Amino acid sequence: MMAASSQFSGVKTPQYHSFPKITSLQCHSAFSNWLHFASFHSPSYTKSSGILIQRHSCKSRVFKVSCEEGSVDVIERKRIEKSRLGEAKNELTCVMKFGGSSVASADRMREVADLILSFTGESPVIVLSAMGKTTNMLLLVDTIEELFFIEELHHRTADELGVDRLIVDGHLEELQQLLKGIAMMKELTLRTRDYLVSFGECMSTRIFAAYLNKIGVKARQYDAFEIGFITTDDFTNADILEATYAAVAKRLNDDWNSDPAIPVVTGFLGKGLRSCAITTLGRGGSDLTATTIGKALGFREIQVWKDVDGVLTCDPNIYPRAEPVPYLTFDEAAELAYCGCVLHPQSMRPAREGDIPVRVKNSYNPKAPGTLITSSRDMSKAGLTSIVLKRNVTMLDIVSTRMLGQFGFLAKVFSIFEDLGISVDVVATSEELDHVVEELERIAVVNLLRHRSIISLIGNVKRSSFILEKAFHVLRINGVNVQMISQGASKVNISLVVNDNEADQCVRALHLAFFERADTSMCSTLYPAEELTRPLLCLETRQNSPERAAH
Ligand SMILES: Nc1ncnc2c1ncn2[C@@H]1O[C@H](COP(=O)(O)OP(=O)(O)O)[C@@H](O)[C@H]1O
Ligand SMILES: N[C@@H](CC(=O)OP(=O)(O)O)C(=O)O
Repeated sequence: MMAASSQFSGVKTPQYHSFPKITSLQCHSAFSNWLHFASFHSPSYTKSSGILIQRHSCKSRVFKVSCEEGSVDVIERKRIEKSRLGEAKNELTCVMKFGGSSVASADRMREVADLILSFTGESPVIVLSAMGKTTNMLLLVDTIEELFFIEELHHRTADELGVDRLIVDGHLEELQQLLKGIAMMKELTLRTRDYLVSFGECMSTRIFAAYLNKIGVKARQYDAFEIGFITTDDFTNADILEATYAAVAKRLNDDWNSDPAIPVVTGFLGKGLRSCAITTLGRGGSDLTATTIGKALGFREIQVWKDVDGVLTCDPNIYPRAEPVPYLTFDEAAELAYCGCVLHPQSMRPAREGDIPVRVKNSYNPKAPGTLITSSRDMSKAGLTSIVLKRNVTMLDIVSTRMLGQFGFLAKVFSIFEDLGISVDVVATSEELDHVVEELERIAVVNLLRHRSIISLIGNVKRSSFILEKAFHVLRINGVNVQMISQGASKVNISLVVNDNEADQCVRALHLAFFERADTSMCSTLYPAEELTRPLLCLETRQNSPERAAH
């Protein structure tokens, strides 16, 4: 039996999972010729594909934020004068990325500006995502009327910050035209989809840079696709190309040296090498924008500001008692990210290559220490670091119909995936899965096992026996049957497949056992056998817990 590596791609919360992935694979090929694949399903975009816009113009959009201090608001300016950001510096020093939740409103933008200014010794490059849920809204807009919410959010924010609405009006008009086009054509290509969602970052950065200028902090807005973010032409999930680093460094450094102003860069966006069209880096891609800039400019730190106190021991939406993980290695963080947790899957790559520490912080609670991600850390006492859940997985159970040990069976299976353009860590939609099944059935009996979840245990796999022993103990006393297990080649990830409807309960029980109780037998000894399968078993055994009180 061999267990191949689990490759995870994907993004955080379920509504963000626009691109289903085949995510894990376990092979029992040598003797019995059967294979399991687990594939990840997600709601797909509501619009069908097709061709609408032949080629996006490579020309800049019209609006650029002026850096003149002439119109600075006097009252606010006084406040800023206390902390003249980067004044004494002659070079840019770090990158600070703020996610959508950090810049969701005018108040949030003000707080973020204050936060940035509190780093008096820094001259940061700022990377921003679209405001709040703008990207999701843009993907759901079907009619021009529905554009109202996006228009209203950006106008209100500009008004409340005291910057001219005109700063986004050009984009809102362009957006309207685009939606008219999409409605007329009744189709939306991936390329057009990227163009469509790009408006979110283009507008948030313009408003924020204008606000910084208004309060007397010289800032300059940049569209990433205009300053050297060169990508593949894989619309909706483009990869950053090597040429990006030198180009971005040159542009930002040159501008800073000739006329210092805090750069405010659109996250998430790039420009396709061949198409010259706007591309996006996959959902949550602003993290990758930030680490790319960090590596390009050789910074000593990359800060990623979110709405949680760092990377947590599990998803706080599943279990609110999740705690921040103070230190992580790039390997651990990458594995968490591949599993769809907190960070963009590719975002650790530039940081690791440049050996630049990444700090994940909470913009709502800046005093919290957050999580520091570095190339190595003291693993002598490390056991389990974090638990990640990926729901809505389909397992493919493949049993060869030919002779046992048939030479080339595995090769044939993989060639089917290759022919269909699907790899175990790349996009697969359910229709694609149907094709896979059809093809595989020529050589094997195939069972699709739907409604499964992958629970990934990220940690020190040098202690994998301990982790597994404890995990299986907890799952057994919760009456949960593990249907597949796989240990990642990266050696920091053990993945277990369970039924979807048991998954949340498993995560909570595992969290309790690994992070809150020293002894898992507490979970088994406190309860008589017939109660062991009750939901939230372990939670209910906690003495004095709020959950217990509530029951
Ligand atoms: N293990 C985890 N640690 C921290 N956050 C997690 C974890 N798992 C899921 N999340 C979710 O990820 C969210 C942060 O990611 P995201 O929304 O992409 O941030 P941002 O948009 O600010 O960049 C949190 O609000 C939290 O709900
Ligand atoms: N706005 C994009 C890019 C991004 O990184 O967003 P956030 O930082 O809010 O996850 C998205 O929603 O995917």
